[in-house]
Amino acid sequence: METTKPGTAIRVRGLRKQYGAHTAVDGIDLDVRTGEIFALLGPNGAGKTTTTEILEGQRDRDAGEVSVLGADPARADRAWRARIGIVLQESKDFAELTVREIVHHFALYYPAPRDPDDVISAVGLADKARSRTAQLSGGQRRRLDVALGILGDPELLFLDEPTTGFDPEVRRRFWDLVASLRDGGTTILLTTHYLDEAEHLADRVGVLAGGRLVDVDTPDRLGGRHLAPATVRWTEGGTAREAVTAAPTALVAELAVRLGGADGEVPDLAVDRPTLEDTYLKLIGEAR
Ligand SMILES: Nc1ncnc2c1ncn2[C@@H]1O[C@H](COP(=O)(O)OP(=O)(O)OP(=O)(O)O)[C@@H](O)[C@H]1O
Repeated sequence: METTKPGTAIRVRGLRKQYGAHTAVDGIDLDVRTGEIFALLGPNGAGKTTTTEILEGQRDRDAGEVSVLGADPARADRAWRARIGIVLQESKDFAELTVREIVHHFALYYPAPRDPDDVISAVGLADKARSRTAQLSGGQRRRLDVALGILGDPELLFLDEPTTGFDPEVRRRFWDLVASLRDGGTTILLTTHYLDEAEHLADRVGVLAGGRLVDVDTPDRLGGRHLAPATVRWTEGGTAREAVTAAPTALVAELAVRLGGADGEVPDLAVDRPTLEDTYLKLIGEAR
């Protein structure tokens, strides 16, 4: 086995997982670099949860090499577990306890936890610290999950669909929190169905489809997106016009000369490139 390079938080080669006759993970190679936010995208059933659970040491694999923070998660010990943080899809249930009681209690499990009250503030729950969890909204419960995930000051944080049910403002604040964790040196593996979330947060994204990793790249280069032609739209002589071109700047310059009015504006001008969602849908369509 090759050794894990410095700067590699997660290294996976030839990972496979069967559930009976069904192949959920079909030979994945993946490297997540230390200090990056890596988003794993893919349709329902693509194998994201199975893969992350194997990386977290919560599920056995059938084949392949896996190194997470330099150890094999299938054989990792308590000291290794203290170096990772996990935020699962499902909230834990502590209805009778207050936010403060829960966070202070869980801090006892870690050798070098963050200050519990600081963590409560960081996830924006300071004004709910004395509320029982049964009284929290869905988004607030999710933030409590995140608080518990980051409490141990993990080197590597797994976030499984962290912002499901968040309102747009809370989602933005949560993104700021995740970005600040990365800026503080935490490596983050994020699974999400929100393409805008991946685009905003991720340094790199991987697209899983049918248990295979079909592409890995930065959000702006995924699937050759940066090379894709642009669609230029404008109105000419009262008619809507459209052209697909690899050189939109030249076309816009020509339109400006030909059609620009007194103010130099081309009527109804728009230049569109494929969005991350367009590219993602194309990639998973091709993988079928
Ligand atoms: N415990 C299990 N037993 C049998 N099949 C399973 C089990 N867990 C997952 N699967 C199957 O393996 C495949 C991959 O599932 P997985 O949960 O990893 O997908 P996912 O990408 O996380 O999906 P989602 O976006 O819905 O969370 C699916 O076809 C699923 O039905």
